[in-house]
Amino acid sequence: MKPLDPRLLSHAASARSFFVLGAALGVVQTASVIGFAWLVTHLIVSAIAGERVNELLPWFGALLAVIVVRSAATWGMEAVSARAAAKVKSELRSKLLASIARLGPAWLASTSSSRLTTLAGPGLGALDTYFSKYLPQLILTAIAAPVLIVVMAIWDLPSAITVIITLPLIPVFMILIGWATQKVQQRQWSALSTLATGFLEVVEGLSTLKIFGRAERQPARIRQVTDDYRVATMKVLRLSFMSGFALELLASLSVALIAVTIGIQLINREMSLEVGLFVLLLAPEVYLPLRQVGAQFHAAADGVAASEDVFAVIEEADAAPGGPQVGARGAFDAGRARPDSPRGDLVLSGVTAGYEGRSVLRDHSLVAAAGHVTAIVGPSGAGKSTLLAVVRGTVDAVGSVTVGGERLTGDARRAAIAWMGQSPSLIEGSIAENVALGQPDASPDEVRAALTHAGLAFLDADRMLGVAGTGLSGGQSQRLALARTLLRARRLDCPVVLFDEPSSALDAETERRIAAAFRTLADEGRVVLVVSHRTALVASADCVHTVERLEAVASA
Ligand SMILES: Nc1ncnc2c1ncn2[C@@H]1O[C@H](COP(=O)(O)OP(=O)(O)OP(=O)(O)O)[C@@H](O)[C@H]1O
Repeated sequence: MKPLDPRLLSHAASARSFFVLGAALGVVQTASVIGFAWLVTHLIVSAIAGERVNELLPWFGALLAVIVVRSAATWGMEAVSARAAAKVKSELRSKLLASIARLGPAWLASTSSSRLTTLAGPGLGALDTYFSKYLPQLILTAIAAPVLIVVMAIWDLPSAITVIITLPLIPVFMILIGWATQKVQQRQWSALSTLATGFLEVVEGLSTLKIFGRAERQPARIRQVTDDYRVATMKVLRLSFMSGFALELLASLSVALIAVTIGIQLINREMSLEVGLFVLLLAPEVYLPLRQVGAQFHAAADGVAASEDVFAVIEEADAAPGGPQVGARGAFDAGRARPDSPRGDLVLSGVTAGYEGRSVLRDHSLVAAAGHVTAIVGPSGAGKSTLLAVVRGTVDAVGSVTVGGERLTGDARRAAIAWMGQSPSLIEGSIAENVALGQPDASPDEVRAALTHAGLAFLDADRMLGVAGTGLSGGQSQRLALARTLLRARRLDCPVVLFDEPSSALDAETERRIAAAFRTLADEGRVVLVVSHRTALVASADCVHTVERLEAVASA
């Protein structure tokens, strides 16, 4: 771990203001340390010289004031760093979500969602220690150490030289320990990710595991992964205590060395008591912040490891076609339709697309007229969903995709399309929240209208659903996803609406109703593409486009 990752400054604007404020408070703290040492020295020397308590009262007052200033500066630093930690975490989380949105569903499908959840949750949460404990001490080290060394050099050069020689040993030791612990720390972070993924998989698949009689094995598996995490954490803690001890020892020995030198000079009367005491009081203060940096180094490394993963995602999104996003809002606002979204026929020409070097569609063309419902049919695995993915831009493809003659790219593509996938992707929350996902300012009337068009007028919009939308039947979940797509298409006035198997779990009557909803969407001048195996739905479409398996095309 580097002492300070410059990417933190470039990706989190709040971190910059924290450094400015932290530096100002560091200067105040350093000044109060010098003032405190000087006043204590003066009071002790004066008391030994026989001055009366009355005469010393103003000095006691000054000492009290310095203590108050130092405490206030320390409190200020804690408050500023806690606030900065909260702001940076929220900034990085927003950027992470915006980057994930930019990278799109294809990228998301290839990444572990529990790993991302751990990253955005406890991973970034660990930045608290980095900001509230580690960075303030690092700032203080950068400011206090040089100033205190100069002050010591003015009064007693040999002590300053001793500090200059011994102080760099602490960072050297820290770097050596850091190298030794890097692997252990990474193992701990990956053990946490494995634990999260394993736990999520077991919880999600519990009913399946139960049916197949494999549920009994799961506690042992979870115990094993948890144990791995415990062992990794204990290793980090052991190293953390060991390195803390080593650094404390080093600092204490260095201060002892200065104390012995001063003691000898005092005995030989080569130094006054005033100078000796002043320098001796300053010496531990030079080492203190650096010792704290060392002590907090391991605790802070968790957050830094997580933030490195976050930066990797952000940088991957920035390098993706379309360039970097300005910020989180930019990415989400991109989802809003622009008034100048192109309208007209959807035309795919010469499209070749596939996965991992294997083509699923080759030189494929399609014209879907605006104002018409186009059904996409073909055998399972032929590439119908892939065709929709090409339109959405979530799969690598060559060839062109145009709407009204305009090429669909980047934000314009996102703004132009409303889409319903094969899985309803519901969330924990009310039915209204599920329908208005992505459109938080949708009115209750709009939500109700969407539910009615999707054949769910009987549902109470305020009814709460469980995790992943549990509490509805398969067909109801599908219709809820349909209502969400209808709401988006209407609110954002999307010229292209895509449905992937929208009626696989619906009865004939409901299917007829949603066919009517597609017709209304088409009558409003939109391109409506529906992938379906259902005869009734295909029969209600204006045109039918067939996607054949590539092998079948080749043999024909
Ligand atoms: N993410 C992916 N990675 C690798 N291969 C994939 C991926 N998604 C789909 N495929 C493959 O691409 C081919 C086309 O899949 P696609 O989902 O487009 O078919 P489909 O016609 O929609 O099938 P179905 O009617 O069963 O939904 C299949 O052979 C599938 O295995």
